[in-house]
Amino acid sequence: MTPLIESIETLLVDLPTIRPHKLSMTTMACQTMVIVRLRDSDGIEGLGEGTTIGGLAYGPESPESIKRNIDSYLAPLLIGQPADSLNALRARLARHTRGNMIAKSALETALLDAQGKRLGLPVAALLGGARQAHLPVLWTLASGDTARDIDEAFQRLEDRRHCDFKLKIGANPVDRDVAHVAAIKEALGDRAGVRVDVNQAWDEATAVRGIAALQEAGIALIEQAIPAREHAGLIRLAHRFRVPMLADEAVQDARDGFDLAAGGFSGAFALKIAKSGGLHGVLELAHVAQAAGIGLYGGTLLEGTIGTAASLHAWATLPELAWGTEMFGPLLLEDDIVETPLRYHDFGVELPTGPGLGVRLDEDKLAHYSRKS
Ligand SMILES: O=C(O)C[C@H]1C=CC(=O)O1
Ligand SMILES: [Mn+2]
Repeated sequence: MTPLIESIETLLVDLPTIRPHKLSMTTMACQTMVIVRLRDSDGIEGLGEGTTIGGLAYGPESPESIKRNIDSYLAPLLIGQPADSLNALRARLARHTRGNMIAKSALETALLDAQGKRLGLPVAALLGGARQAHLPVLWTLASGDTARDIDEAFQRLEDRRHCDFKLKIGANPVDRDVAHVAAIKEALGDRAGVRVDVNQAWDEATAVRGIAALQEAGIALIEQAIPAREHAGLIRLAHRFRVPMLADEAVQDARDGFDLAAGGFSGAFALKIAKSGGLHGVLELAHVAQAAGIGLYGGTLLEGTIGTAASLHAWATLPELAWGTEMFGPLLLEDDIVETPLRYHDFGVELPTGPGLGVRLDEDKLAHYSRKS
């Protein structure tokens, strides 16, 4: 008998970060995850996670809106439906609700986790099978202090945890940001790759000035220098500079990817399950990028272990990612809510094994960090 979706519970979970994480639009001291527990009529539970950055600072969904919109609008569309018809369920959510891609990603993750557990298969196997079992992971230096960032980078190199670094800039005047980045690149030399993420903070004229200096300093990749909607400007920057552009906020899903590619963009796309409404949507974008010769990068919205594991299952199905991944979210958090954390070593992370996502909740930790009201 086909199992039916019986209940969907959402929890807001607050975990402190190991240090302040400074982005152009906010400084994080804590990460809030929306954890989904989806239960089916055959007793199987699927886990999902919907996470953003800095409340409403990063995008149009907040942790509270993700929870509320799942509880009030999305979950009722799923309850009572066959649990194993993911394509039909995705279509049903898309037909009756707009946007809310992070919430949809959390639900799709839970549906895939449950189906994997039911069939005894990892989520990657449900997506056609993993091609990689160990994926490269960079680290973001964003303490807000140049000397501290340099110390942190050397520590990560010594521990063989990360050998590529992404620097968050855009909160300070461009000359100060460029000096900060150049000092870090100079200290690290050829031992590490250094990239920057401007998180939309510059206008195009500032970007032209800033990127010229960053290119000169040996920076490998420039992420989202100008506002998300300025596709034409991003394409102009890609044509103008030797250093490649990485589209992040500009490319949410396959449609954005197609528009950028058709407009002549070259460089790379940051893939995020949260932007594309889940694993299937993000793989659609990856396939558009592959068809257009645009590089792939496995991105994060700083999810905890559940969202990170879900992303890894998607990235693992792709051929080698030209720019690796940034799936370090759990390492930025002081604690975890799963029994066995992901295994980070040799400049990367292992794809979890076992049915579904391959992660199990630690109920005591979950209860401890769950928001009470
Ligand atoms: O890329 C972003 O915009 C968001 C995120 C990813 C890594 C990080 O430090 O912040
Ligand atoms: Mn980014």
